[in-house]
Amino acid sequence: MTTVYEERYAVHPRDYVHYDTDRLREEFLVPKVFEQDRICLTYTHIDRIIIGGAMPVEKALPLEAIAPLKAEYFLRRRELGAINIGGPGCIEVDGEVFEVGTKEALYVTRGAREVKFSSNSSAAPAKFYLNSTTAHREYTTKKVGQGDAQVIELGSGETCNQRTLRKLLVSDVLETCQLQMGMTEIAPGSVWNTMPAHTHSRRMEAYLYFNLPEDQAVCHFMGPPQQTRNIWMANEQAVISPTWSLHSGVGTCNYTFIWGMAGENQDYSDMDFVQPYELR
Ligand SMILES: O=C(O)C(=O)C[C@H](O)C(=O)CO
Ligand SMILES: [Zn+2]
Repeated sequence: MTTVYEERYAVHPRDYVHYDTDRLREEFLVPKVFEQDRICLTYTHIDRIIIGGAMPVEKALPLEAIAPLKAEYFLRRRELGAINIGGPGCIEVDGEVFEVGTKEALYVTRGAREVKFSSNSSAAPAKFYLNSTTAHREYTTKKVGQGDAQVIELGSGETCNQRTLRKLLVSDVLETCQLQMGMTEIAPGSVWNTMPAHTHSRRMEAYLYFNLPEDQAVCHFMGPPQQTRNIWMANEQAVISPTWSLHSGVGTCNYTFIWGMAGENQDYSDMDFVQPYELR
């Protein structure tokens, strides 16, 4: 089996305030998303989202059902979003091959039995970032390129939060059961994401930070707005944001991140904003 996985549990915000740095990282940080010729998955009990990465280098990697699913195949009762942050690659879904270039996305419907990830060149391997959520019905497997995305320009240079947000696998672009994914690029000279910050108790969220030089870092903020804590993150690490938590970060330089959500609704704009001066 080329798949490795670990399980994470839901956390009460009253318990979270007692966590030290190590415990915070154990519960919420996903330190290793990509490993050569492996699929690395984190099954979280928060909205049962699975976060992970597939990095095929020397061989194609099949998406295999993991034990917690107790399912005949991975997408028996789930849908999948994959966004490629590496070199060009392919995802084969039940015999149909989708070319997925850098920063392009593929939605894979519930019911797809055989999903296989490959790279076009082992010198520049694809890195497919994966989010999978439970699904109540089948929709259409579909590729979403950068040109298909809904683009929003946010923030400004004056407040160091100028960024371009691309909605890729969201309800305005294609039909999904609950999964919503997109990518936000921070402009050179800007460092803040998701500021002003927000919560949305209706949906959990996960971020993957990338395009971050190895000698730089992002300080990710989490927690209820009046009880924030921070997690220092390196390139290509992911972080889990429970439904009660804000999710915002500041980098020592600019960077890009992928956000993915699951839960009660698919309304991207449904957020409860918190102004910087209100944070504690
Ligand atoms: O830069 C931002 O702002 C974001 O990308 C915010 C995320 O998309 C988000 O948190 C959606 O709920
Ligand atoms: Zn959010």
